[in-house]
Amino acid sequence: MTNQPQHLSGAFVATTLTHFQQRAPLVHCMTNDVVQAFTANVLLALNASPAMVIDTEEAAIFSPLADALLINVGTLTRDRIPAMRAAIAAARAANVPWTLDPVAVGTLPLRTGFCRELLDQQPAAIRGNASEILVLAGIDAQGRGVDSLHHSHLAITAAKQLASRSGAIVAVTGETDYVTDGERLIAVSGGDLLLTRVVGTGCALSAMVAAFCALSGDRLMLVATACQLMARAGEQAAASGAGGPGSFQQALLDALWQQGAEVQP
Ligand SMILES: Nc1ncnc2c1ncn2[C@@H]1O[C@H](COP(=O)(O)OP(=O)(O)O)[C@@H](O)[C@H]1O
Ligand SMILES: Cc1ncsc1CCOP(=O)(O)O
Ligand SMILES: [Mg+2]
Repeated sequence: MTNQPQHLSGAFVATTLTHFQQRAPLVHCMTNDVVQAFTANVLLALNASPAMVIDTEEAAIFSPLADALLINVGTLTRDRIPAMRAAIAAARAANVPWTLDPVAVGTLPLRTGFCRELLDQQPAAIRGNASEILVLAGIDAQGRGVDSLHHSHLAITAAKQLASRSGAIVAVTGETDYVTDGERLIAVSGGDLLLTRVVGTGCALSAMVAAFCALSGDRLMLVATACQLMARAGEQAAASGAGGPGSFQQALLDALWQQGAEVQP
């Protein structure tokens, strides 16, 4: 086990993005009510295809047809659980990778119990902020609603434990993102504070993580690539003169689009 985090090369990110845009993954998103349109727009900006299918019967039909599945518990209700379970079961039976975003896991019993249950369902990836990853790893830590109260570097050990236990690639995000398979560790720095002032950047990043899991290759590197692209787009959006969250959100979509401008259809 290496203690020093690795970094992705720019060349790897560029090549992976080209493959991604050629593949144009169809992503089945079962996500929260706050971030639906933003998540879809983020995926579209990268040339992926989002589809928000939430009925239990339809979700079980659709997840095997998709290239990836996202489960985000941000506005979980009791009624939505059977549909998510059905989508995951059907995805697994069809070898479609699924990704968990455990929004605000911790104090709230419904989502906390459900997320813990899902750890046994072989997620391909888990993406959360530091408080969420600490909680999922079984550490007594709480966030503040959907926001983290912890720095990401304090959750590296927890992320590794969670990855080893679940088999998932775990991305714990924050000022620096850390991505691990339980042994290897990649650090992704950069981004911009404005990423935390627009709702849904974490959720949309989880959708990107899900989508990148549709590619073949080293999944640790693929998940880190998703994090790197969001960080880079955040930097470029801020540098483009965005005066605050409103213009930043628009600039972020444009910057994601421009990451792979040369291969856009
Ligand atoms: N202090 C920060 N500086 C720069 N980027 C950040 C900072 N905090 C979070 N980010 C970025 O914001 C995005 C969302 O991450 P995060 O805020 O951790 O998730 P969530 O919205 O689920 O709490 C990620 O791309 C992450 O790298
Ligand atoms: C505000 C809010 N409340 C329930 S889900 C949600 C969105 C959280 O988005 P993110 O985790 O990307 O900040
Ligand atoms: Mg979140």
